[in-house]
Amino acid sequence: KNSNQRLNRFPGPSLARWTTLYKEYYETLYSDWVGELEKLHRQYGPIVRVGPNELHFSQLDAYGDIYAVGSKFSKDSKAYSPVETFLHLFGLLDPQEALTRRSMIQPFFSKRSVLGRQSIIQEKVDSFINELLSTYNKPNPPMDLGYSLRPFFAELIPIFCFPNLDAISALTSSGLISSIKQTPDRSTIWFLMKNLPRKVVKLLTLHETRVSPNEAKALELVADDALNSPLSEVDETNISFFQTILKRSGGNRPLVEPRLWLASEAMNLKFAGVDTTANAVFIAIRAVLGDEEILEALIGELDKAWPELGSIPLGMSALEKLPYMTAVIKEGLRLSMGVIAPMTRVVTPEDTVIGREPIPVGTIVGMSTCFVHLNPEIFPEPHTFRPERWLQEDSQKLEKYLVTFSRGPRSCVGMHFAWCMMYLLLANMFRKLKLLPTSTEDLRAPFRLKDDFVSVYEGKPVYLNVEGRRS
Ligand code: HEM
Repeated sequence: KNSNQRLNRFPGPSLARWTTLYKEYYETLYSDWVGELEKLHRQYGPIVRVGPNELHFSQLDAYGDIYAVGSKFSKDSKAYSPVETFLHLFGLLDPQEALTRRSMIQPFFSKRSVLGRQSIIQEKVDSFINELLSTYNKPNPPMDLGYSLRPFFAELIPIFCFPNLDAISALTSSGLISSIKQTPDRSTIWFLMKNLPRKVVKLLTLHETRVSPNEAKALELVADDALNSPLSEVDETNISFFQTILKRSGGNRPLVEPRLWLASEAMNLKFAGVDTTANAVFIAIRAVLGDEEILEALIGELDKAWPELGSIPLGMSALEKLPYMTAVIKEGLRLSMGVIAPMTRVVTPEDTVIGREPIPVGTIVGMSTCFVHLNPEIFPEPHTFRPERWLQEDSQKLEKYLVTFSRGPRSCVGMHFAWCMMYLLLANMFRKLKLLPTSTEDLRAPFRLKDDFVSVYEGKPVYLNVEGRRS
């Protein structure tokens, strides 16, 4: 029996047994594959056959089986085909190749490395706060919060990666920063590419230089710099993203064209880090401002820990110890979902057990984060933003169900960096600013998360004026 026939025992819509069009229809036309998956699981149970060769799971133990530490599963070549021809880590399908590549990239985003460079983040946060104070104080028109956060992270990520000022000015003038200000309609591009014949995709996306040529050119210049400077002379505290990678690769550069490869890794950080981090912060701020008790608890804790505004700002190590602040970020991460699409993997190298069922080798398997984060047994009233759920005596046991950064060998390499940016930005915004929403009702209105691979907030926009808070 081939693996498709071996899936006949799993229930699912009959059309999906024969064609991947079933899934593509919901992905492309509605950007709501996850919504359809919810219906399918209600109808068919915890394991649903959603394609000729694909299963989707909804039970908690299955998540741990699919995204397991040490997993040998590869990424699903169809789902990741829009980036498969790119040269960066995220596009690598093979687990062994990814492991080697991650060992070059991870050290730059280790907790120690991020803590050592947090002053770069603080400086950018300070100028953001000043800009908000001078631009959005009353009677000026309010800011659109969702719109303002993305460019903030789009600027901060390259600044953090390239301490060298020339690199930054090259990137700014290349249009990197301004391009992110327009909301891209990524889903259409992503899903169209995914479903075009492979040869056409390869032609279209030979590498990213075709997608954003200006940005690629600027990054290639920065890459040339790193490739031409002797690594022995690099000072560890000022080391750039490219220099770290080159040092860790030990001269063993995986690709024929190292400058394209480096540029590609850098461009991917924008894709990976901007929307995800901005969404988590957006969902957190929106919910805090929509609930007076949460706002008071958060500000109370911050004022106590940071009584004098003139003093040195609280660093990451101090902020991590603030339980309420931490719980607010966790709720932001839980309800923003990070990547909302099921991150599909291929069962390799042999048959395996997922969710207590034997699954044949070659099967595509996945489980959307929503099925963990919105599970009412783990998170009662799952749609409610409730920091208190993380502050109970037995809350420790919830930690393993917060999977916004995913789990296992392909989980997020930027996690510590993301946590640090979220802590510093939220702490400074709530300590230094009075955020004045134009409508509190809008903040409490229900919203939807659209599936553009990463989640996209679809709901009432959040408009705010700001005022300085006194010490
Ligand atoms: C709250 C913010 C973030 C969330 C929720 C998040 C979430 C994720 C998730 C779920 C994955 C796995 C994707 C997949 O398997 O398809 C991932 C991968 C990745 N993330 Fe993040 N991320 C965040 C921020 C960042 C930042 C700030 C960076 C770096 C600047 C970053 C860099 C990466 C990279 C390079 C990968 C690819 C890893 C691999 O393929 O092995 N992320 N992230």
